[in-house]
Amino acid sequence: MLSIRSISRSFKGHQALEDVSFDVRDGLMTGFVGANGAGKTTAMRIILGVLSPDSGEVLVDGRPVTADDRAQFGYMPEERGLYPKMKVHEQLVYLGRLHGVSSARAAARADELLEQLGLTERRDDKLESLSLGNQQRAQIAAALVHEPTALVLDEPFSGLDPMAVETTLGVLRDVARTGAPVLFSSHQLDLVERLCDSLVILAHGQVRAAGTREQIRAAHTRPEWLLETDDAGFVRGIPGIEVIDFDGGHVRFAADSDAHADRVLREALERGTVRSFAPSIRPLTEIFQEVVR
Ligand SMILES: Nc1ncnc2c1ncn2[C@@H]1O[C@H](COP(=O)(O)OP(=O)(O)OP(=O)(O)O)[C@@H](O)[C@H]1O
Repeated sequence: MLSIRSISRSFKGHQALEDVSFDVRDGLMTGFVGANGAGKTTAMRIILGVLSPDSGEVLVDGRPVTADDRAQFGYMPEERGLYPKMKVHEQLVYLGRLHGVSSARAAARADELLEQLGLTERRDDKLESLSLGNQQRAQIAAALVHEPTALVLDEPFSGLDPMAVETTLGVLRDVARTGAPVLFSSHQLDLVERLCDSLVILAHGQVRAAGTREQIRAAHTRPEWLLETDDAGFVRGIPGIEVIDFDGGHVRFAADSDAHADRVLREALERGTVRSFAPSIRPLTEIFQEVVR
């Protein structure tokens, strides 16, 4: 597990991070979200040791991170940094070797990643001849070629078409399945909501919410249900229920407990047809806007 503990960092009097703490748990995909300038890249650079914090520390499994740990991390920086004139496969092998992997192992892993990411046909082309989306895929392969023990990716999905997003997602999930913690930043909240096990929401250099989707939802919403029936007006008279939205046969309500919500369902069934009855799940985008305010 990667733990970020009480990290602060300022640039010329501007506080980019203030007492930031969060965990990136093993085997989970953790999404890192926040508006432009919230401090995500700064935090990622500190995790990788590219930048030092003014105070605070990064821990690996509860002990301070070492240079050897960091050499085993996979990192996709905001400023993409591959060699434009070098061939894709050759470059991946070279990067793998820099991380201490044997040529044979790096070549095999590069082949595997290029296949998974749909780049096999471009393996012997120079990076600069690839489209931007394909260069991005090569960047992802570069972060993974040495079979990292932890993965930190700055906006890995930006610029990818929907198919490439799914492919990349599959590849990252495979890495998480090996037990590695995976942290990635993204501005695509719908994507984060769908694919993250856990997330950290940053605003103005501070953590505003962190945890699993369910924990964040639970902390920022009351349980609500949606009922569609012939006439939902009766719901107003049931104790322990607060009607939030009502429109003839459609009602959204908050209930003091599951038992109260069950009572609504039973009564609706006794009265007539129930077209649907389900918990109302608050979209993450709504919670995000509320917590970053
Ligand atoms: N090297 C630097 N020198 C001066 N200011 C910096 C530096 N790096 C970051 N900052 C400032 O720190 C703040 C946080 O920036 P950071 O890049 O970490 O945000 P971010 O959340 O990654 O934003 P984005 O989503 O736009 O990439 C910003 O106000 C930025 O201008």
